[in-house]
Amino acid sequence: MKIIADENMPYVEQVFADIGEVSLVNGRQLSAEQLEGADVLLVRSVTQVNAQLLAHNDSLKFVGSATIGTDHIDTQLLAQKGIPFSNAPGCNAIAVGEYAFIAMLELAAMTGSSLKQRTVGIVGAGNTGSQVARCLEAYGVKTLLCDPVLAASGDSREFHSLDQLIASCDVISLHVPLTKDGIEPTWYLLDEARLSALKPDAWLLNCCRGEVIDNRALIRVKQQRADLRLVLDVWEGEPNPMPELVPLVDIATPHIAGYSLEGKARGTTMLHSALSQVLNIEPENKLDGLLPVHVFSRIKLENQPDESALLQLCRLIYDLRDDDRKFRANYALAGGFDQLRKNHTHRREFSALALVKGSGFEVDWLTKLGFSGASL
Ligand SMILES: NC(=O)c1ccc[n+]([C@@H]2O[C@H](COP(=O)([O-])OP(=O)(O)OC[C@H]3O[C@@H](n4cnc5c(N)ncnc54)[C@H](O)[C@@H]3O)[C@@H](O)[C@H]2O)c1
Ligand SMILES: O=C(O)[C@H](O)[C@H](O)COP(=O)(O)O
Repeated sequence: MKIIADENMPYVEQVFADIGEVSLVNGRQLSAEQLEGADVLLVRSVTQVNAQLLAHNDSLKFVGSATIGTDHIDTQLLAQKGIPFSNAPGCNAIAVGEYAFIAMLELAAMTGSSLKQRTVGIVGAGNTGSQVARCLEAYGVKTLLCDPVLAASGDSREFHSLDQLIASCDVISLHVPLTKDGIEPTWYLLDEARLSALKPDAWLLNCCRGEVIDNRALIRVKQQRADLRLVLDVWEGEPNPMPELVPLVDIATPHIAGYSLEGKARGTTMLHSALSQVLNIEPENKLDGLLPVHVFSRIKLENQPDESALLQLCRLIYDLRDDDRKFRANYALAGGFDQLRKNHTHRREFSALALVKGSGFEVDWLTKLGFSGASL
């Protein structure tokens, strides 16, 4: 089988070797000509899978996207052509949850305040939003959820409206898909009125899709409101963030919130399972043994970590300040945004680090946060 895969898909050649020959391509530049004769197409969010891309191909048996979002896929067209499609829901949710949690700890350190004193509003309580809530709740931070879609579907959690969250939360973290129609469209969900209504000293995080915030309105509001703190991993108009916006942002990264090695590997192996099912091949667990041991495999805690020690511990797994520095230095260069993503050194998830505790204090909350437990 001829498999065309995005070059930024760790382990893809290894994982798919039993099904066919994998050719790696630049996903943003993939052309209809390159796709001619391919049986399988494996993409990431930068490839628009549409009629134009499929124009010279009549052999595709499967399209997979190793992502949660599907706004780059014309799923209707694939259905019409009878081409099975699968994405990888949840593959990088832990990575996004940990990114948002670490970003909030960084903001607390930056502003000399405490995350624990804040109430965090999570907009979109699906895979990624729930992981943010899990981290915050493990640490003892109050969270409020907004998800009218899940609320209407009978989800038993307590939900609030977006405007209630904006009025009452000190932090707003966005975790919705990008949708232009339907009953709850998210395009420019945070418009100028809602941005202006954020509480004094509020923090706003966007780890879902850039266009969920009206970025021009954000520039106008932030120019009037120095009190607001911003964490942006996604940008309107990627790969070209608005240059006036970047200096106004406290933590800026190039759409890598989901880029943990575990998350990427899960994305690849989930697509392998989906394709195996389509081809009627016995699915294998390919994730076991794929990931290397983390450089710090275990750490001994002598005391209960306070917020500052917790941040130090998190930085052993992921020091967000490195990505922020690289972003500012490179995003405006030609191809800079995509190069940052391509060359990103995949971080690990909390679970890669085992904590050994000294006697006389509890670390249950740290294992709930995601770290592994270990005995001496
Ligand atoms: N930055 C990154 O690296 C990264 C990584 C993963 C996902 N994402 C983006 O984040 C999005 C969310 O990911 P997920 O895995 O949590 O998806 P998900 O489908 O599991 O959850 C999204 C939730 O948003 C809710 N929702 C939809 N419209 C809403 C609205 N108007 N208001 C409030 N809630 C609404 C849905 O009901 C759903 O529960 C993805 O679609 C993707 O675009 C970004
Ligand atoms: O939708 C997703 O899963 C994320 O946005 C994903 O991390 C995007 O990464 P990409 O596919 O562009 O590498």
